[in-house]
Amino acid sequence: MDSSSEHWDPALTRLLASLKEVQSGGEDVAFLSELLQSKQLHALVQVHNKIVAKGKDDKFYPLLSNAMQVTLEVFELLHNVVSVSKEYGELLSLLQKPHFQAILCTHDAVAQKDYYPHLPDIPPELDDEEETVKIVQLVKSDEPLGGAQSAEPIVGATIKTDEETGKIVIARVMHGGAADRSGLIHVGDEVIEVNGISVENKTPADVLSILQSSEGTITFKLVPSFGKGGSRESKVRVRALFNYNSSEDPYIPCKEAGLDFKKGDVLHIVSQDDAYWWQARREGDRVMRAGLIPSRALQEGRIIHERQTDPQTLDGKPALCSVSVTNSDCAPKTPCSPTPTATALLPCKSTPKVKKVIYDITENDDFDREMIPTYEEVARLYPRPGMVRPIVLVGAPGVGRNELRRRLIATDPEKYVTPIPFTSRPQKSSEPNGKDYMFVSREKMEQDIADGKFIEHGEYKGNLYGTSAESVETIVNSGRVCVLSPHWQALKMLRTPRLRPYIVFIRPPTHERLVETRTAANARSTFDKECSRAFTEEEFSDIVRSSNRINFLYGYMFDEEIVNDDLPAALSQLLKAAWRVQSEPLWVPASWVQ
Ligand SMILES: Nc1ncnc2c1ncn2[C@@H]1O[C@H](COP(=O)(O)OP(=O)(O)OP(=O)(O)O)[C@@H](O)[C@H]1O
Repeated sequence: MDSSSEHWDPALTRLLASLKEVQSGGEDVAFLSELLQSKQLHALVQVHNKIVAKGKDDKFYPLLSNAMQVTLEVFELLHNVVSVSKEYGELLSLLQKPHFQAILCTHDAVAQKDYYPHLPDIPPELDDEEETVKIVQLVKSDEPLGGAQSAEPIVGATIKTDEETGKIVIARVMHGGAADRSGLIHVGDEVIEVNGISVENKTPADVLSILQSSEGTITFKLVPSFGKGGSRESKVRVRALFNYNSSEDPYIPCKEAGLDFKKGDVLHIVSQDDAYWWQARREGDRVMRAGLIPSRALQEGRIIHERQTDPQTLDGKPALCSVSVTNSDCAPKTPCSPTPTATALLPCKSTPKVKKVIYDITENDDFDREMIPTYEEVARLYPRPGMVRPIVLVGAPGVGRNELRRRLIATDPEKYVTPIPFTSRPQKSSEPNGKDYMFVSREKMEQDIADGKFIEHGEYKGNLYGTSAESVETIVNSGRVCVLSPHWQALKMLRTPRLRPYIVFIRPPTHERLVETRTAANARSTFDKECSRAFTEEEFSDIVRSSNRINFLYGYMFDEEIVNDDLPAALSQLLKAAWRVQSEPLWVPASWVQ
């Protein structure tokens, strides 16, 4: 080496030094030695080191790793609107420029850390005679490498004893961890030595103690497994429909490798290779290393087992399951609603004789129990100018959905609109058709209901009332924001790829705050036919109870929750949600965007 070799990468220098110790010499060693001293390799290593060093700096953390994919989605949107304005056309041609696309591809490669070396697969036929080994050096870090019984964070991989051979093998490589980033360690690789110490006849715990006592760089001698590794990240995103705390999970193979999440979190599933333990990252998290989460199959099995052994876990409150049809809350609000245009089907417990229930509550409940909330595959839906998703406010009867809907509309009546309900009741001479109601014959309405044209419907005093899907679509297509506050049982009919609703769950505050706020505001009970009195203590309890039940049955559908405690605060959160729906890409069921 010449004098400039002083500034050479220390790892290259060490490699060169150990190469000189190789006695056999020969052409291969001479070639390797020459390669290790070449200026080109040195320059490449320096670039690599710079990227790695910068990568560690939080300031340079990529906001997304799929810029090219986003660009393709933008293409799609622009294609539909290029004729609308010159600017759209200009943007489209800019995005199509090869140089621009090359920059984005490079950006994504760096964001996905695609610059780490990947060893080419070793051809299996070369292995027939002698065993091929690979030497891998990794810097000890705070990432997990553990066996089943112990899990000391070390290099981002877990090890186990192979049941058949009794040898120590790599059990799992955590996506984004040091082992994965090296591209050199794969699942199934057999560990022969760690830091020069043979692991033959050793347990995973023995290996861990070797690792724990080592400082700095760790050298593995491995027999590679074939046909594995090198797979690129999957693009699957799911919304978690349950809370997960790995420290409380007795079955997770490596607790430190677990990824905790809350119901509603969007997770990027980076590997589903293992039938029971997926690897995932929380979307938007800055930590690149993936963590272990229970697979869908595992979680489903757990929930079924839980339900079989403890039926109360169906909703935690068995008393709530027994909603009776005669005591149902399906009569229309119209007579006691402060706004005659309200389509909500409301509780009027005091009017049993007028009820004919169209929603079959019992049947719906049974159906919902079959839903096992694990993960829902989601994709981003980008806002489309002039086509805003309907905002749907659901919640327990009496919680304040209609009050919030009215207040939202009052902020901008030109923009926020609620559909005019249909009814089969006779039109009064003072009522123009299409003002408060759309009047239709009973036959026509029954036929339309049978054809699935209504998103909600009910019968009150022998007349049908309902909201048609078409009236919602008309508002959406007119560029305004459709706001609905339907009965909660309408949710399943509403949550379709056609309507793509943004569902906001209006939750009551604590019982105490519910009584305090409603009493202070002189709130009128919606359980009373005339809405002429205050809520009773029992009604307040009913609101809290049925809210818990709705959340249990339909929680997986909610995009957002608003606690209706202080009314102005709840409205302000609703306005922010409405703004997000109009302006931000949001996660929706993946089937809605295909
Ligand atoms: N945060 C709040 N603080 C005080 N009063 C409230 C609040 N939210 C709603 N109210 C009052 O509670 C009463 C019931 O509200 P609202 O009519 O909106 O209920 P709802 O959820 O639409 O019920 P239903 O589904 O039975 O019609 C109204 O008098 C309303 O003004």
